Amino acid sequence: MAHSLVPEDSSGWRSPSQDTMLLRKGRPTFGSDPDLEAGLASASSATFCLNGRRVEAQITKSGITLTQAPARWLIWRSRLPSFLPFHEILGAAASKRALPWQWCCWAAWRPPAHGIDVHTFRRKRRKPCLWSPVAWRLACQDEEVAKQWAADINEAVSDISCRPRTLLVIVNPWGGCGRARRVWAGEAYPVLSQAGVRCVVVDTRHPLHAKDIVAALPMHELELYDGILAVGGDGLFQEVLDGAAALRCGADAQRAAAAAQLRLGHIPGGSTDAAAYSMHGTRSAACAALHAALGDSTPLDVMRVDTGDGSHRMSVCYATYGYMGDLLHTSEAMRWLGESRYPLAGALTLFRGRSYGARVSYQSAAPDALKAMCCQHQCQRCSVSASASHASLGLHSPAAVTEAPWTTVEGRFKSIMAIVTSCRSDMSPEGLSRNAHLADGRLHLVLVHQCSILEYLKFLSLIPTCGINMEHLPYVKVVEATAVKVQPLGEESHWNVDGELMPHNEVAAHVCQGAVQVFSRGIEVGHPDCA
Ligand SMILES: Nc1ncnc2c1ncn2[C@@H]1O[C@H](COP(=O)(O)OP(=O)(O)OP(=O)(O)O)[C@@H](O)[C@H]1O
Repeated sequence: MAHSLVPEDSSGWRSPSQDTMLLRKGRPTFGSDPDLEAGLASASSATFCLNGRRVEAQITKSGITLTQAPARWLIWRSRLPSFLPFHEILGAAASKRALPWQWCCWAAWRPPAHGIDVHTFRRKRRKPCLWSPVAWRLACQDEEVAKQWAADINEAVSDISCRPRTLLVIVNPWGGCGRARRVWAGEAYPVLSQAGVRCVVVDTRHPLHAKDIVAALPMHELELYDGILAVGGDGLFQEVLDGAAALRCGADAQRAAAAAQLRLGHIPGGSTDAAAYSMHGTRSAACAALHAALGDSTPLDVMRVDTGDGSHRMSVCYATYGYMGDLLHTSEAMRWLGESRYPLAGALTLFRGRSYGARVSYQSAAPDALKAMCCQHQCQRCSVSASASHASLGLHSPAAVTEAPWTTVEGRFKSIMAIVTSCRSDMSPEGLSRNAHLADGRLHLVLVHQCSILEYLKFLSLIPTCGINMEHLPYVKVVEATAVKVQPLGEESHWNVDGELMPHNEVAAHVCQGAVQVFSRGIEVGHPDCA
């Protein structure tokens, strides 16, 4: 059932933009013909006022070049872009209102009464992966020029084939203690609207509703949607992932094939949001929406976690037993405290000082020369991700995909963790596992053997600075594996999978390399704009 977070028309569609973006024509304006391009380029140059500076703007095949007129007398110089690539532009809209201070670049008696708002984004200087939406207003005096430029820019942008046209958006109204709805309406929707993306918004009504919605999508809707956005926490994203995996593993081959084409996205609106944080390097909802609106795509590893009672879950972050399981179990009773329930439950669990007996078996991952490489945009290690058909095989079956030998360890453990991606959060911005990659088909198995409360406190306190790579602590062992099985011996804890409790404690988990495509481009660590 669609809900009115934003205005919609009678057909149930949101009306993302009543502007030129929805009047796109299919034919590209900027073809590969050099003569055509040269002609257009010369026809598409004009003088505008941008942030009080006079600029010569020109439309080229790949974007808009902006050349500032020299003005040595200016003491204050604003930092203006010299090039706006189309693949980073959401859309453009002709606008009538000119900012008063823009008048200063023209004679006062002829103020630029018209303009074009070019919607794009800006990277934070010291953190290139943190994007914030920005609108550059190119002001001019001629209304026709403004309208023509907006139409030309929108036509060029609409030719980018990876851009989504229609998205299914699933919002958990209770995610992050009600934050998810605000995040959607205030941060994510405006970005998608500027890009002309149609959004069909559905609120969840009960736990596992998101999984049911996705798993029940009929063929005509699967063909309509370019992707699904989960607006909420990690639990909601995991449910959407579960639903998509159920579709892909279903008996209907046509629906399975259509589901494999869907890209998933996480708009962070929960309490921790490790999935979005790990994919983009930031917890910004606007940034996640920008990746979706621009049509970014990257493969993501999925860990299938099967329990002894026959149920299973898909995870993109972690599955942990022992301390983190107890912590989640304790914190669930304190939901009314919001995000502050986690440190409180953490302290209570720590001082209980429990450890649990278990038999742990794992299949080691093959050694890799690129091991030390950090995962980032265009990551070499992730580029050899598995083909979609191979990944679907792993999603389908509880059995591990490789034939590698199993190693077994038995003992008492404070904590057992299987971490698939970096698992970034506000507590650990660089991630629990710094060497983890988005799509290398490996998990990091962390075994924290029985130790004193103080020793475990030391382990916890080192996580924000060095993650789980603590070879110097004799009671911590980290191995790269592809599959793991855990059988509890004696008193049992709880399994915490991406912040959700599992119903049974005998668990087998394996990684499906690059099993889903997500709206992300990996983490940008450097960019010429930020030099
Ligand atoms: N309408 C609803 N009413 C009650 N529970 C819901 C509803 N929709 C989803 N849920 C459940 O709420 C749980 C938590 O949701 P979600 O992950 O979105 O938020 P969160 O717990 O605040 O964030 P995080 O998982 O990042 O800590 C999920 O397990 C989901 O099944």
